[in-house]
Amino acid sequence: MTTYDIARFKGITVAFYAVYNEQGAINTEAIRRLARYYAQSGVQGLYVGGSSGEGMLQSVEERKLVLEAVMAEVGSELTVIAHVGAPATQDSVALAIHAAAVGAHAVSAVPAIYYRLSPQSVEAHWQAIIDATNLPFIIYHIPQTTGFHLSTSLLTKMAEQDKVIGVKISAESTFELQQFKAAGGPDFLVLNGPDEQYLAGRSIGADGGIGGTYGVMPELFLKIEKCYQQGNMAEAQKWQFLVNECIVDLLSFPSLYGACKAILKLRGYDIGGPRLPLLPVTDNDAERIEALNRKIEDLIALATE
Ligand SMILES: CC(=O)N[C@@H]([C@@H](O)[C@H](O)[C@H](O)CO)[C@@H](O)CC(=O)C(=O)O
Repeated sequence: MTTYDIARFKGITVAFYAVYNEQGAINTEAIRRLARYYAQSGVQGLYVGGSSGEGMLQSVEERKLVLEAVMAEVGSELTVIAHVGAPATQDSVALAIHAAAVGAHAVSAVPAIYYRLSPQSVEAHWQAIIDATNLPFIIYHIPQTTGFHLSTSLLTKMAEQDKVIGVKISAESTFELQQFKAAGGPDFLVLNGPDEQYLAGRSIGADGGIGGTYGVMPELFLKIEKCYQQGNMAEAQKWQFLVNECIVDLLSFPSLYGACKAILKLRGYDIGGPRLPLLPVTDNDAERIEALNRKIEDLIALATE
């Protein structure tokens, strides 16, 4: 049984987008505005510096700035998980120590990227991060980007430590999600990654989710969660299907994050485009972005009436 308060990590956690000014530098004022919007939307927490947060495209100093701005705005209201994954273990350790110093509630990390790593190597990378602070640790399993496939046996071994409180699983197999839940036990958090399968993930054992499309429609994921908790599966499924129509549209643009950022800009949150090599939307995409924004806003109005 873990000694950490895992309840605060359940529910809907928005994967926070990278926020830049016109020059492409970190925009702390706009970070705070966006974090405030999410706090007002009623979500449980923020996952900072992950895939949606473009953490891998930012320097260690920039990543610290982002987390500081988020903590200053909503650190006392929301659960903030700092993603500290980096190609070099020493950078991840420095980010973890910083996350603890500014009061983040947990750290999380992908395996170190670029080199083909053995399970022993990934374990040593994660262990260095875990040992660097007293914060709980959430494994980030996203094999489609890291190339590392986490086995149930390594997960089980990691989960024996009190500090390792859960896994965020962005792999698409809900069977794997269920196997991780079975391996970790009832006190081990399993957080759904593929937003298209939020309801499927919840139904098969996930305790909540962390997602990159939540940031343009947190209200819709809250709606699915509410229907699920009420036991109204037909209604939950209806909303998941509607959300999935929007996700399919979002994925049809030059980059998912470029599309999400363009949508937020239409709503008054100018957070810049994504950093290269991620592509922004172009002028040719403007009409389709506007139409998609209207569709999502109409759904949000319906879900929250
Ligand atoms: C592969 C991938 O990027 N998965 C995303 C999903 O939120 C994904 O964007 C969504 O399901 C649309 O396909 C998340 O699991 C990642 C995430 O939340 C993050 O770290 O930003």
